[in-house]
Amino acid sequence: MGSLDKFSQDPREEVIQAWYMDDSDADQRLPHHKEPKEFVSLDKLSDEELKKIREERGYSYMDICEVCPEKLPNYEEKIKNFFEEHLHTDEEIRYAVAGSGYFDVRDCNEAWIRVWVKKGGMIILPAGMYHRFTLDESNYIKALRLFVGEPVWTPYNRPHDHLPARKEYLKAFLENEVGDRAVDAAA
Ligand SMILES: CSCCC(=O)/C(O)=C/O
Ligand SMILES: [Fe+2]
Repeated sequence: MGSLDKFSQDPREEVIQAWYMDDSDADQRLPHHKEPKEFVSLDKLSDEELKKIREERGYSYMDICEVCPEKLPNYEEKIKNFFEEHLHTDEEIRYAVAGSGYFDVRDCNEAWIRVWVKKGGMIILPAGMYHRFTLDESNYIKALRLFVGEPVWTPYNRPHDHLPARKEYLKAFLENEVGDRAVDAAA
């Protein structure tokens, strides 16, 4: 995933796209674009890069999660839980093998950004970052779940700001922001 810079062009046929969301309460599986659409830029990932990421980051555990009524036990309850804003104390790493879905994250002003992960797309949500997930209108995703060591999938619904993972995430985020500003100022 690349940096989250705003841009206005429609990046067609990408395996991963992201955009700012509208405020409507309509069906969560709809795209929820603003009018006009406001996209966020992301980089494409090759198979080689995926392999490199797995090796470099030590993702030793891998399984498949299929989200559809036939394959996912307690489907309705899980769908509801995935869409509650939450964080994990470890990274959430998903690679779409088939189908597609939306991972919603917030920008630094708390505005929702919808990240559309499609076949061949990968997303890594850092430990401590609030997010939520929903299927899109295709109603199906088959995702590789990667993890370092024994997986822990526990979601902590917002607010869970006292968790060390949340504090560390905010610290790393702020340090990054300060670093970016220093680079911009020096340019
Ligand atoms: C596409 S994998 C199911 C979603 C999930 O595991 C999760 O934690 C969403 O935040
Ligand atoms: Fe999650």
